[in-house]
Order: sequence, then structure tokens, then C-alpha cells
Amino acid sequence: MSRFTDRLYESVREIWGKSHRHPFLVGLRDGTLDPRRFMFYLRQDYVYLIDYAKMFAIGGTKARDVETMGKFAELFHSTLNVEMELHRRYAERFEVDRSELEATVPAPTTAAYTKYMLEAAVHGSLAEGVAALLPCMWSYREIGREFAQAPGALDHPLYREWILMYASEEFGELTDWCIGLMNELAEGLPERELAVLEERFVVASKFEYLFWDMAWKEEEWPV
Ligand SMILES: Cc1ncc(C[n+]2csc(CCO)c2C)c(N)n1
Repeated sequence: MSRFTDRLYESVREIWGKSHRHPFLVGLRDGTLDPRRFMFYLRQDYVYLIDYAKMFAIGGTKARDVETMGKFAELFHSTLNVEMELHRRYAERFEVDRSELEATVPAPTTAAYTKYMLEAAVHGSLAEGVAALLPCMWSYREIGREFAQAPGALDHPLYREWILMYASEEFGELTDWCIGLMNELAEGLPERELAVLEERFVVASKFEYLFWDMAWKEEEWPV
């Protein structure tokens, strides 16, 4: 029997493919990405993650059972203390301290993406919040796994750790859990509601593409 997430995956295949071919990711995979651009990305991603972590906190308040609450708490913890710790370690290598990292002004794309997701989580059902947060986890797992297999990618002194984090087993399991939850929450919903979830998933995937593009162009507020 096909799962709702199979339908979601089909709906974003092209968008994710376009991200994989984006010069930022091509450079990260083959090691030619300018570290200055990577640091720009990390700073934006750090403030992105501060808001993104709140998606899990909101998920925890909307969950209907203790096990789901616990898993959201684990994801909340892991974002703040594992993923953001990777960013803090990278920043140290670039001599950017923690307070500077935290004070990064979100670029237009970062602000639009996080506010889009938070709106879905706050005003929508738990299923809508999960549909909006899922591309973030699922697309990074795909990127991590693919890059870990790419010849030479793990030899890079700067990008190796980044790839290893997203290719890790632990992160893969958290992603599988979110995919499973999405399917559970979608079960029995009428087509009208499934279409809303699909739209959340597609728009968040488009924002993932825009995020790579924002980092590549080192996007600034025009005024
Ligand atoms: C723009 C952007 N999209 C996705 C991720 C990946 N990500 C964010 S939170 C999380 C789960 C647990 O930490 C994962 C995998 C990112 N870092 N930045």
C-alpha cells in the first residue's frame, strides 16, 4: 500500500533535484565551495535553527500522547545541542564567537522560511506543522547520504564534518520517525486536508531551494 509520504516525495522530486544541482551544493560536494559562502550559510542557518527548534517545541504541545511528546523533546534537544553545536564549532574555526553567531540578522529568505513554518505550526493542525518541518529533515538526510558516497567528499577538511552529521545513523532514525508520524497523522484524512499538507510540504521544499540560493548569493536586505 502506498504511503502519504510517497505522494509527498513525488510532489517535490523536481524541486529537490534542482537543489542538488545548485552551485552551493555542488561546491560543497566537490570541495570547491568558497569557505566565505559556507560561513555565510552557517550564520544564517544558526538563526534559522533557533526558530526551527520551536517547531518541535510546538509539536510537543500539540502531541496527543506521551511517546510523541518525548520524541519532539528529543528533536528539540538535538537541534539545540547537537546540530547547533556543529555550527558553533565551525564558527570557532572562523573566529566568530557564539554571541556574534546568535546576533546574525536573518536575511529575507531566512525570515520568510521560518515564519512560514511557524505559522503552519501555530495556526495549523499538528499534521500541518509536521508537513512544514519535514522537508528540512528529509532533504538533508538525502543530501548527507548522497554526499557521503561522493568520491573525495569526506576528504575535505572543512565540509567533512557537515556531511557526516547529516549522513549519520542517529539523524536518519529521527527523520524516519518524522516520516512515520506524517503517515500516521495523514491516515483517514479527506483529500481536501491532504492537499493542504502537500502544499505545506511543497512550499517548505521551495524554501529549502531558496535557502541554498540565498547563501550562494550572500543575500542582504536591499534597504
Ligand atoms: C535551512 C535548513 N534546512 C534543514 C536543515 C537540517 N535540519 C535542521 S533541524 C534538523 C533536525 C534535528 O537537528 C535538521 C536535519 C538545516 N540545518 N537548515
